[in-house]
Amino acid sequence: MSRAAERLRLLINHLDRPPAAIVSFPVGFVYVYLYTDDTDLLTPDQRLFYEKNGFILIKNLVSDEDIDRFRKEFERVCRREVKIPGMVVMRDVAIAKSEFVPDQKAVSKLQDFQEDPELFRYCSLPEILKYVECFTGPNIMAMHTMLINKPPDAGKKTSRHPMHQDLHYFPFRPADRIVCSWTAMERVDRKNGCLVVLPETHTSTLREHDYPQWEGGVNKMYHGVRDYDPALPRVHLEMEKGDTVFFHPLLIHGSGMNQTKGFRKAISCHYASADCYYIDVKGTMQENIEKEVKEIASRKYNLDDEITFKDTWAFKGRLVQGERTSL
Ligand SMILES: CC(C)CC(=O)SCCNC(=O)CCNC(=O)[C@H](O)C(C)(C)COP(=O)(O)OP(=O)(O)OC[C@H]1O[C@@H](n2cnc3c(N)ncnc32)[C@H](O)[C@@H]1OP(=O)(O)O
Ligand SMILES: Nc1ncnc2c1ncn2[C@@H]1O[C@H](COP(=O)(O)OP(=O)(O)OP(=O)(O)O)[C@@H](O)[C@H]1O
Ligand SMILES: O=C(O)CCC(=O)C(=O)O
Ligand SMILES: [Fe+2]
Ligand SMILES: [Mg+2]
Repeated sequence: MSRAAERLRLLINHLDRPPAAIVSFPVGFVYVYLYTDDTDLLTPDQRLFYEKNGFILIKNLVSDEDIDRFRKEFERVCRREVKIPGMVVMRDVAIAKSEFVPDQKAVSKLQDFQEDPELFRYCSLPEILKYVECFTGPNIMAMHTMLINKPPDAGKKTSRHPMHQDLHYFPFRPADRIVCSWTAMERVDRKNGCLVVLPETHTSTLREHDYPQWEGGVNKMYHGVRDYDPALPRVHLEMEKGDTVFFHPLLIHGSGMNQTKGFRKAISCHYASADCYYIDVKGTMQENIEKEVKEIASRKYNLDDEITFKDTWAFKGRLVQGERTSL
């Protein structure tokens, strides 16, 4: 067997789905696309960029008009003019644990806005879904929704989001059929705490996560990869309003502190192929997050131990394209 053929055999043996496409070049070099489908949308360069790096940034994807509408709806939620079932309104730990009088400015994140038709419009935008399909295939579930309002740092660096892999939170697989879309709602840069990514880490495995040992405190469930090595090459994703990054759930990423006076806003959704399946995380490194999620969910819905990690995902997931085949 030639070396290229042997490499191909090894790659295919490690796949949990058939390769999306196989391209062979006349020189005998064989490249197997592991992370993207052939949908005629991504250019060959874009496809190879995602395959190699685990993310791709698309400039100016979401219109100003849509973003202004999301912002207005966010403000309505903060003013408590609407109450959305299931939605979590989160405050930064430095504010939640101080005497600071809570007002709309205290909101650091909305989570689970799937029942808010105006915010959930983001997850169904055709310009987003056509990219998502390149990673998930045609049956698409919106699994996790967030509007992040990173507050000006209160002086304890609690506005940082530690480096992590989103797959840590997910009891479904395969990882390669999951993707996050994250859209800047205004200019984001190093000053207000843009996303920071470690390119190529999507080719590695899921790492152990827990709370980083930060003096000023860490927000609830903001786990970070254990033994984070700050020497690894990182890329700061500076983005303009409407720019959108799509990234793989194993890509290690986080965000720095917000050193400005403004609240840095972004809206995001984690999508998965509806053909994905749930896994039992018992006995795995994900048991610690399962425990925290179950504790919060049973308090929130006044249930005891009946609620499972899988349930928490199955009932907030929403089909946005195709058929709900499995998840
Ligand atoms: C891929 C994706 C999944 C990645 C991520 O999203 S990572 C981040 C995930 N984080 C979460 O999902 C956390 C969601 N947040 C929540 O569930 C809530 O905001 C809670 C943290 C439970 C707070 O609930 P809430 O109803 O606001 O309750 P209270 O204001 O009465 O506070 C209850 C106790 O919680 C504390 N708390 C509130 N906010 C935070 C915070 N940001 N970090 C740490 N602790 C916090 C608060 O101080 C209070 O504690 P005690 O006074 O009881 O000791
Ligand atoms: N011990 C740690 N564990 C996990 N993540 C960490 C740790 N220390 C820093 N990070 C994360 O690394 C990323 C970079 O952090 P840092 O505070 O240096 O911001 P920055 O974006 O590099 O800012 P600057 O432009 O000032 O260098 C952030 O996502 C931060 O949360
Ligand atoms: O917007 C950010 O700061 C990063 C959010 C993030 O990575 C997450 O919530 O998983
Ligand atoms: Fe994340
Ligand atoms: Mg730094």
